[in-house]
Amino acid sequence: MLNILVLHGPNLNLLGRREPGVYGLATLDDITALLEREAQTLEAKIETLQSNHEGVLIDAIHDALGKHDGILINPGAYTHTSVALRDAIAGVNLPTVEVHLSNIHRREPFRHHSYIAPVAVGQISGFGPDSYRLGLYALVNYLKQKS
Ligand SMILES: O=C1C[C@@](O)(C(=O)O)C[C@@H](O)[C@@H]1O
Repeated sequence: MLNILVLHGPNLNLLGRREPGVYGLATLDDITALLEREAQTLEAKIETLQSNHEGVLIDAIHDALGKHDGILINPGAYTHTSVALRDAIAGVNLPTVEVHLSNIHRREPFRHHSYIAPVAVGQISGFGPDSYRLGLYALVNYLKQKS
C-alpha cells in the first residue's frame, strides 16, 4: 500500500477562520477527513503534519525517506520564500505534489513564484479543498504508474 506524507505549512492551522473569502470555510480537520476518504478509495495510506516552523517541515521531509512513497504539500507562504524547503524536497528525491487552496497565479505578484514547483511532479492551485483531493489522486496515480 502506498504511504503518502501530507504536509501543511504555516497558518494553515487557522483554516476555517483565516481570510474565508480567500480560503473558504473548511478547517484543516475537514481537509484531513476528505483526504482520508480519498486515500481509502485509492487504497493508499496518509500521514498528516501541519507546522508553522520551516525546520519542522524540513525534518519531516528528511524523515519521510524510507517511510513514505511520496509527499503532498501545501507549503503556505514558504512556497514563495523557502529555498531550504525546496532543497529538502530535492535532497530526498521523493515524488512531491504541490497544492494550494487559492489560485496563487491570480493573486498578488509575490505569490506567482514558487520555489517548490521546479522540484515537484506538478502543482494544483485554486480548487479549495479539492486541490488536495486532486493532488493526492494525481500523486498516487503517478506512483502506481512508476512502480
Ligand atoms: O498560506 C498560504 C496559502 C496558500 O498556500 C494556499 O493554499 O492558497 C497560498 C499561499 O500564497 C499562502 O501564503
